Amino acid sequence: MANVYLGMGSNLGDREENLESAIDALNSFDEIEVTKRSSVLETAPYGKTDQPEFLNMCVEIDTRMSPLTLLETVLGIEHSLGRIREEVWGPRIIDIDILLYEDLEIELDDLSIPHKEMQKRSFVLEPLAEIAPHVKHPKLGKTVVELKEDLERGD
Ligand SMILES: Nc1nc2nc(S)n(CCO)c2c(=O)[nH]1
Repeated sequence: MANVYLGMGSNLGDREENLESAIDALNSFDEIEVTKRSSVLETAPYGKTDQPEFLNMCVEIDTRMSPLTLLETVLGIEHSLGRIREEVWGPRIIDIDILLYEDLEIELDDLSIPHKEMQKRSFVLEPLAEIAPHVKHPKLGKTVVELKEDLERGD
């Protein structure tokens, strides 16, 4: 089994319900168990700022799925919850990002692990620090709390 951290966000529809539905969908797979969840945070949109506020959270899962199978699975869950990929940075019913997969480093056209932007995003680091404060980023060599503190200091 692999220890994996996912970042989730929603800024369309019933945002709280969308996050809960995504967690239920993850748990519906025999090969996935959601083992920890952070609190749900209301966050200002990052990137494209003229869009609704997001609700963000992070979850820890235990999974037997490979990284690529897990990517296909989370994309399928996004689609099943009504995600239509129109604007790259536009509003979305649900967004599920693979942040960390054990200490793996993967660089493929459609999959980068650790997530390339996670260290720049307070909407990721704040909830992730709740459930995985001392997990180390395999490329940057810093813990989640250290990355959060660096971002807060503007390092
Ligand atoms: N606060 C916030 N801003 C965002 N901008 C994008 S794109 N996203 C989608 C995640 O890549 C978010 C998000 O989840 N939360």
